[in-house]
Amino acid sequence: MIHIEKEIIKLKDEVMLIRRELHKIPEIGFEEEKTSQFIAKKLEEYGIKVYKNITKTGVVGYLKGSVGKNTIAFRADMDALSIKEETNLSYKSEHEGFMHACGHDAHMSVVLGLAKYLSFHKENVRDNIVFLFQPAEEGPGGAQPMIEEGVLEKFNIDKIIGLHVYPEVVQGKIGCKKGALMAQTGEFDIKVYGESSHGAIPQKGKDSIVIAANIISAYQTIISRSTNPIEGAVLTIGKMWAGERRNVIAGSAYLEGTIRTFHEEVYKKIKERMSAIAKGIEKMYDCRIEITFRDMYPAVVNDDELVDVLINAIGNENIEFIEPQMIAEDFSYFQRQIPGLFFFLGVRNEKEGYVYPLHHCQFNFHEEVLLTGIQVYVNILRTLKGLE
Ligand SMILES: CC(=O)N[C@@H](CCC[C@H](N)C(=O)O)C(=O)O
Repeated sequence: MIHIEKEIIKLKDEVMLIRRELHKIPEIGFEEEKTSQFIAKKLEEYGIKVYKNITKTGVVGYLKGSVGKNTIAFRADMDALSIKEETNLSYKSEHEGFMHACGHDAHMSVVLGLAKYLSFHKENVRDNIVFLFQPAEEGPGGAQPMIEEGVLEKFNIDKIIGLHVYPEVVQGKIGCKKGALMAQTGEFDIKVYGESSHGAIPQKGKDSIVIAANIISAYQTIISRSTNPIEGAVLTIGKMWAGERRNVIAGSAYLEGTIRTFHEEVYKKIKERMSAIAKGIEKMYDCRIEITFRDMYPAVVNDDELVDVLINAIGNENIEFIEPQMIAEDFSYFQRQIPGLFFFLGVRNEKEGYVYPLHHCQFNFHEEVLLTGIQVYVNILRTLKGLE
């Protein structure tokens, strides 16, 4: 068990309240206006210097350390998902159709809790601390534009640390590993151009629904038969829509999906196979299929020394050394520039029913985990000698 110190336990009500306020106002990437204002107000309340409108809705809080030689950033993502919340929580989303189903409300609350804690212990803070609130993690990605805008240079950041609540790891434990922790990701959109007709006269049309169904089935063989099973990959079509009426042959169909891998060659192979299969299906059905690929985030790769810092900070017994996960994170862009540590804050709690996966419309967690998150950050800072 990670020991939570009294000073952090005292933050419980405040951090819980913050989390609930944020949970009520989920906003999607680069539209985090209310979220951004809320964060800035809190940081100001804690006496921390605030920089607003960084990469549109991003916010940075800056606390100068007494030594000030090193600068450590703690990053929280701010955006929510276009998912309709199906919980009965009293602090349920007030933005119909949007939900903090990926726990970014937790990530922001932990970093704000840390800010409050450090504001009480200013005289003990040796390193400069950056509280980095990043928009649009779920897409199109806020980390890369923040880097391009010069956030790392402006605040002289030399290490970056982030976490993600994770129901695959049990509550009270931290999931982490050296090297690759999370996958490389890419998105794709597929448009099928068939031809509409009366539902009773199919021979006059080209049924886009049948064509889309063929694409979906044929794609199932890409991972199972064209990639090395040891290397691991995922191809998911998560959204499709087509057709207007039950008695009309659908003139077009649209599919959207995601690719996950850990190796660039596997990623390329999957895209090649997708294009080749689509070409074959075009011929088969005498139709047109358009695929747009968007390469998204590189893999999250942890700095080995920072993982050792985490181990020293909380002890081996509190860490679940997990396999690389197929979820993705644009935290990886920061790690390409400076040493970075990313870890999972376990939230799985069968007894209390916190079992839903990320992105589920009933996803939730026990708010005690927020204190664990703050404590882990504080321990890391102490281990790094950034805090006395
Ligand atoms: C932690 C998490 O769930 N991250 C997302 C990131 C999505 C990036 C982008 N929209 C994509 O799908 O490539 C995830 O889906 O893993």
